[in-house]
Amino acid sequence: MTPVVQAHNLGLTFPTADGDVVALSDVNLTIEKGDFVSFIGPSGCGKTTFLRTIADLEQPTSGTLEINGQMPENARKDRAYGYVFQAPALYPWRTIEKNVALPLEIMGYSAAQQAERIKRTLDLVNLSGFENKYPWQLSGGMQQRASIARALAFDADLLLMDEPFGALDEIVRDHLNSELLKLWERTKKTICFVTHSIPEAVYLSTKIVVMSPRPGRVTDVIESNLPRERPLDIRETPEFLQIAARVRDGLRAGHSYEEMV
Ligand SMILES: Nc1ncnc2c1ncn2[C@@H]1O[C@H](COP(=O)(O)OP(=O)(O)OP(=O)(O)O)[C@@H](O)[C@H]1O
Repeated sequence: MTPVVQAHNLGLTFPTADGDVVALSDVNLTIEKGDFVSFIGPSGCGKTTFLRTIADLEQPTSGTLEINGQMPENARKDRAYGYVFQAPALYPWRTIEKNVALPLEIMGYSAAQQAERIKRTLDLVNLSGFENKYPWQLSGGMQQRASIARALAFDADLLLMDEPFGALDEIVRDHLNSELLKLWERTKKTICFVTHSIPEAVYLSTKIVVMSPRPGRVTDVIESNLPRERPLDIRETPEFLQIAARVRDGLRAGHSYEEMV
């Protein structure tokens, strides 16, 4: 089966006024269909850049990257992915339903198809009944769920999520994490998820990619052996803590003392 994402010696250097910034260096990674992959690492290690490169919003300067066996540009044109940003990025003058409809309008779906997809995706993120509300009438967690609905509306198999719950308090975040796992189980999507949180990465993922900065590179890829069914209290089990310890070791190894002071 063709992997969903295949990076081979991938590099990306940004030329800047102060010299080159190596955002990604020699990244080798394979993501299979149905994987839930978290990217974790300190600020500036290239997590967002990697997601943006998958989305064809940045161009690699070396190596190769294939999405569903295609160049990222072709995958983007095929609408291979939905993208959820750090902040909800909803249009305040559009209702929730009209925000979810936006990509469908752009893609020329009929009114009936739009209505069917809006209903299905709002159901999936538990926002039925909020169709006619404006974003500012919803809590931060609900707004982020609406952004997820928008990214799911056109049924892309790949969901790219850049720290979607980073700005939310811990209780809401816990709730959305378990909702996201259920949604992933139900829809069988492939998810790439950026986070700064070790427990979040371990709780959600089938695979954890540990990255380190200067230059941004992958230092460890951890395959999780936790069961797919994950109640929140799985976070207290020895198996969970063992994976978390390995992530922490990987983060520590990628951090030199000079960078921390
Ligand atoms: N357009 C750009 N031009 C120049 N440098 C850039 C650009 N985009 C990112 N960078 C640099 O590339 C490196 C990687 O950035 P990136 O945003 O991918 O890191 P990150 O791991 O997502 O960080 P954070 O956790 O803070 O979001 C950083 O040093 C950043 O300053």
